[in-house]
Amino acid sequence: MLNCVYAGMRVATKAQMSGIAVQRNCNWYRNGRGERNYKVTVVGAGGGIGQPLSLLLKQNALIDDLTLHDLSPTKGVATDLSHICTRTHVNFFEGVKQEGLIDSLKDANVVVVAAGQPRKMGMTRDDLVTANATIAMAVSCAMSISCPEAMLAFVTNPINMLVPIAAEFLKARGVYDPKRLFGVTTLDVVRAKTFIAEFMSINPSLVDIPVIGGHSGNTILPVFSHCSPKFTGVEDDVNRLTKRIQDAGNEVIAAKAGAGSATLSMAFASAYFVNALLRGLNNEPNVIESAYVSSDVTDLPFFATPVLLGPYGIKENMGLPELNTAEQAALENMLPELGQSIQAAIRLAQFVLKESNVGRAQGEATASASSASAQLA
Ligand SMILES: NC(=O)c1ccc[n+]([C@@H]2O[C@H](COP(=O)([O-])OP(=O)(O)OC[C@H]3O[C@@H](n4cnc5c(N)ncnc54)[C@H](O)[C@@H]3O)[C@@H](O)[C@H]2O)c1
Ligand SMILES: O=C(O)C[C@H](O)C(=O)O
Repeated sequence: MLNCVYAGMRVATKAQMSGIAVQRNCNWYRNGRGERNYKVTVVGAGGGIGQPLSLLLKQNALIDDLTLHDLSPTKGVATDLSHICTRTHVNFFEGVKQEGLIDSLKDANVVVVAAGQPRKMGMTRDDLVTANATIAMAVSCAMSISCPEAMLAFVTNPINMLVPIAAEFLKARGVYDPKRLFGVTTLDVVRAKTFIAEFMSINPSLVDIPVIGGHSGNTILPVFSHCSPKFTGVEDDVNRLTKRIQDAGNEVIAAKAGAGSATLSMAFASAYFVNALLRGLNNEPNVIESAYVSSDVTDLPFFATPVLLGPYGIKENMGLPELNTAEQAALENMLPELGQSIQAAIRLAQFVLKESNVGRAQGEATASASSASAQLA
């Protein structure tokens, strides 16, 4: 049971990116004999993503403590998972009180946030900021008390805005480390691999492609000129597949017809990304994944590129791959939109921080987070 390896991840290939051999994020369910053990807390563990994500993490041999947190009851999910015969212990916290969140995060190595509202048809991801910003604020406050050195990975939308908001709150709490804060864009990479593999009639696990920018519409830029193996389509195919990758979230929302947005594919993608963080913590070499992070590769303060992961988070930002003319134009086209989202997020965070006691109240994240929520209400 412990040795079962997800079939699609078995095949290891080598790709060259900036001189570093990309080692695939493979064998993620392997037996962890002799490896370190980590605590991972899933915030929003009762949700459409949270439950299957927790199921996948229960099978990760690097995790010995899987802690679930949600506003809604998590006891049932935790009890159910706890019957699975892997050695990972499952703990749970539930309810609206910030103390529960603080306790759930105690000494976590990785915190993955999948809490909050999903989009409905016709909404943009940025439309979710009013509903979901307080979650980023509350988690950042709680982390500053419970696990200031943890890796913090946001699944919750809008990724383009919540990561800058969390950065402002972590700064205000005096615990910001840009190397440990991530927006999870893995689903864009997963989709790119899948659609390209379908087009080229090959196994998706053979495909490598950097996806840069952010996580919404045309801020999602798959860099086809760096696809490995070389993409065999013509320009029209690149344009059509790029559009499909950018609009794939809408494709799922339409297909689910009112029952939410992507959950299962995102659970896969976020479990894969959490495993990459754990492999980095475990000091494995050449763990490289795309993520939306603090960045100086463009003029924007946050941008998704492939990053090399290590025991302290980001070891190295692999930077922008060399772009062809069309990709360069697409990059320039996205920057104003992404920049506006980031600036709006920073303004919102700074407004709430100014009106609340988050920065001043040392050790009082309960009051801080409630006061932040009150400012947004
Ligand atoms: N990054 C990506 O690629 C990606 C992909 C898919 C979905 N998402 C986003 O993930 C988020 C979750 O989506 P979902 O489909 O699982 O939604 P869902 O409604 O099924 O689940 C959300 C869960 O969060 C819980 N929750 C809400 N507020 C909370 C809080 N303050 N603290 C703890 N728990 C809280 C809810 O009780 C619920 O169980 C959405 O914002 C969605 O847009 C991101
Ligand atoms: O589309 C959404 O709102 C959810 C997610 O960001 C996705 O890309 O599927």
